[in-house]
Amino acid sequence: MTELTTEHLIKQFGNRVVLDDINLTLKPNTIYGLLGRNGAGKSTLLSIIANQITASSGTINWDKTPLTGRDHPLQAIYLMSEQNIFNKENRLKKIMKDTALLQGAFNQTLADKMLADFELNPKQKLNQLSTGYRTIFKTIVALCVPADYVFLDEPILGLDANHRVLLYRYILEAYENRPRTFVLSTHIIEKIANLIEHVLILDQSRIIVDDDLETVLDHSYQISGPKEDVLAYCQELPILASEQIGTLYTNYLYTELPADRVIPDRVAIKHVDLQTIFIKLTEKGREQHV
Ligand SMILES: Nc1ncnc2c1ncn2[C@@H]1O[C@H](COP(=O)(O)OP(=O)(O)OP(=O)(O)O)[C@@H](O)[C@H]1O
Repeated sequence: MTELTTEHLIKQFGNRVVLDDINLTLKPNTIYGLLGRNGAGKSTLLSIIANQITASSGTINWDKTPLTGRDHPLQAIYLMSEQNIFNKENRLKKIMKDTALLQGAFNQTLADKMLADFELNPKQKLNQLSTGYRTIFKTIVALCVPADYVFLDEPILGLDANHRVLLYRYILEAYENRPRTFVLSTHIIEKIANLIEHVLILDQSRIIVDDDLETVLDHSYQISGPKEDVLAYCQELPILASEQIGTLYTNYLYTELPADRVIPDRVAIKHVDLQTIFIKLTEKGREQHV
């Protein structure tokens, strides 16, 4: 199966470096979470890989062969993004038909089921839909194209909680019925940990985490207790953030804890969830790390 890699990818807008030396491997049949705060560069990265904008330098390899704009495997990589690639005046039905022609195939059975479940009428025009419904429709299309790499840029933009749960269920179902690679780009981490297998965190133009979910959760810690005991235990460990509530002092760490270090009696060590560690890793003013 084909692997997609980026090598030393750099993107500048004017003098501003938005992506700085991005080296990634996207493996076949894997669900990735591309997480980053607003403006981190997630959309830019996905647009470059999907050949919608060009990189300032660096290469993208498809099956270890460098890609140029001309030989880009357009039907194998599909980007669903915030920007509308569809004509807003068109009815949903027509957009699906055009997509089938462009992408070579379209799973209309799945599309019809999803449209009915989300209560979307295919006779409506795209410009008649609310923000949330536009996102839902674009995601439906993305799940129904035959691409092996599907990039979902902010697939839950504007969706209410019920629709978010339903959409995640459909993404998982689509994956189980026909394994392919999904990259879900978002800054809304809630519930995403139930879906993704591999975590990529983009922060300040760089990838700061590129690990499978299990490893990420395994390395995410909260160490609490009296300040002097917590500091003593954490000596020389990379501390992401600290907080004090009353007499309880807490350090957050993203690391492997030394197995031979004795844990003081009054210190409690707990794992934290993806959302918490994402916030701590990407807090404003933090130095680049790991
Ligand atoms: N065409 C452009 N010209 C100039 N700057 C741009 C352009 N496109 C994006 N940028 C800038 O590049 C940075 C990264 O933008 P990008 O849209 O990739 O971030 P993002 O992580 O997808 O953000 P969000 O979660 O808010 O959608 C932002 O600071 C943005 O202003």
